Amino acid sequence: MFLALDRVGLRYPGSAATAGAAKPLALPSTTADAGKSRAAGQAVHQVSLSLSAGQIGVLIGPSGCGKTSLLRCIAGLEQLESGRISIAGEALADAQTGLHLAPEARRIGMVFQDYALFPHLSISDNVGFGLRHLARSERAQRIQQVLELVGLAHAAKRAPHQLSGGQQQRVALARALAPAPRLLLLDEPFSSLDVDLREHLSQELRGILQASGTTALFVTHDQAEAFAIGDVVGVMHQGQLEQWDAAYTVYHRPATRFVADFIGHGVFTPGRIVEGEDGPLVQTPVGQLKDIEACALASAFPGGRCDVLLRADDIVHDDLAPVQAKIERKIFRGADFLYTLRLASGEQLMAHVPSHHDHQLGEWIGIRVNVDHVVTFPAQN
Ligand SMILES: Nc1ncnc2c1ncn2[C@@H]1O[C@H](COP(=O)(O)OP(=O)(O)OP(=O)(O)O)[C@@H](O)[C@H]1O
Repeated sequence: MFLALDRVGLRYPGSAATAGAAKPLALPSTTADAGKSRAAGQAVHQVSLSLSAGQIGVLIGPSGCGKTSLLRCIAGLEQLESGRISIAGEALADAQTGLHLAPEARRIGMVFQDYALFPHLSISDNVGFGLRHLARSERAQRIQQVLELVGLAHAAKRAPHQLSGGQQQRVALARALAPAPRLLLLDEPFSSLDVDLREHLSQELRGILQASGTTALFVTHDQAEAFAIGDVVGVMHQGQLEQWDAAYTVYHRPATRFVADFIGHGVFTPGRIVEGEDGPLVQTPVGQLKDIEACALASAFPGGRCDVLLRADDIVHDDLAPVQAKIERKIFRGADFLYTLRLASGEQLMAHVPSHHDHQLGEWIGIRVNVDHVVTFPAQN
C-alpha cells in the first residue's frame, strides 16, 4: 500500500477527559456503536486506512468528527498519540518510536478551503513559489505544465484578483501539484464556492489528479462530492473511521448504523428475519424482502428481530401497489420529490418520486419496495 495509517490516534494538548465529546447523534447508538465510542478527549481514535498509489480517498463525516485533525496528522502538523503513518513503506510518524518527520520533509501537498494565494504575485509566481530550488528554465516549464493541467495556462501573467473564485482554487491546486508531492491533502477546497461550480470542479479535480497520477486524500461534508471524487470513501464519526470502502459499498452495504443513517436518505423500519422456502427472508411493514444474500442469519438477532434500512430509492411509488402510505412532507428536488410517508401501521418511510407525480400533502399513494441490498441491524427497541 502507498499510504498506510495504522491505528492513528491524536489528542490535542490540554484536552480534558470530556473535551471533544460526542455531538448528539441523529439516532441513538446501537450496541455495536456503543462499544466503540470515542476515547475521552481524543480527536482521532485508532484510525487505520490505506490508499494505493494514484488512488483518491475521500473522508466524510459530521462537523467535529476529526477529518481535519486526521489530515493534520498526515501532514505532520500534529504529533501522534498512537499509531503509525507511512508512505511507500517509509515511516513518517510512529508514536511508539517517537518518530515525527517535519511537515516539509514529508513531500505532501495541501489545498485548503481558503486558497490563500499571494495577492501581489502573478499566477505564475504563485504556482512557482515552492519551486525556487529549480533552475529558471526548469521552473518555468513546470509552472507551464501544471497550469496547463488545470486549464489556466492563458492566465499565467494575471494577478489572483483578476480570476474568479473557481479559477483561484485551480491555481491553488496547481501550486500544490507543482513540486510533485507524493500525496495531496485537500480539506474542503470547494466549500466556499457555489454549488454549480463545486460540481464542475469536483469532476475536473478527479481528472486532474488522475492525469498527474497523484495520490490524494480529500475531506468534504458533501456526499455527492465524495461519491464523485473518491475511489475509496471513508465515513468518520467521533474520531473514528466507521467504514473505508468503495462508494458503492458504503451506500449499499453500510458497515454500521451510523454510516447507514449518515449516507443517503432513509429510515430504519422494524423487520423480522424468518426462514422461507428458499432461504431466509425479511418481513417488513411494506412486504417481504427476499434478496438477502448478505443479510445476517435469523439466529444473529434474538427472535430474528431487526431494523431494516429502507432508503428513499428503495421505495417505489406505484398506483397499483396494495400498500398505501400518506404523504406527510415533500421536498421538491428538481428531477424528483423526496416524500416522507407514513404507513397506516405508523411506520415512517421516505421515497424519491419523479417530480411529475406531484401529489398533495395528506394524500395516500401506493408504494412497493424494490430493494437490491437488504441491510439489517440489531433492533433498537
Ligand atoms: N487545535 C485544537 N485544539 C483542541 N481541540 C481541537 C483543535 N482542533 C480541533 N479540535 C477538536 O477536535 C475534534 C475534531 O475536530 P476537526 O476539526 O478535526 O473535525 P472536522 O471533522 O474536520 O470538523 P469540520 O467538518 O467542522 O471541519 C473536535 O472536537 C474539535 O473541537
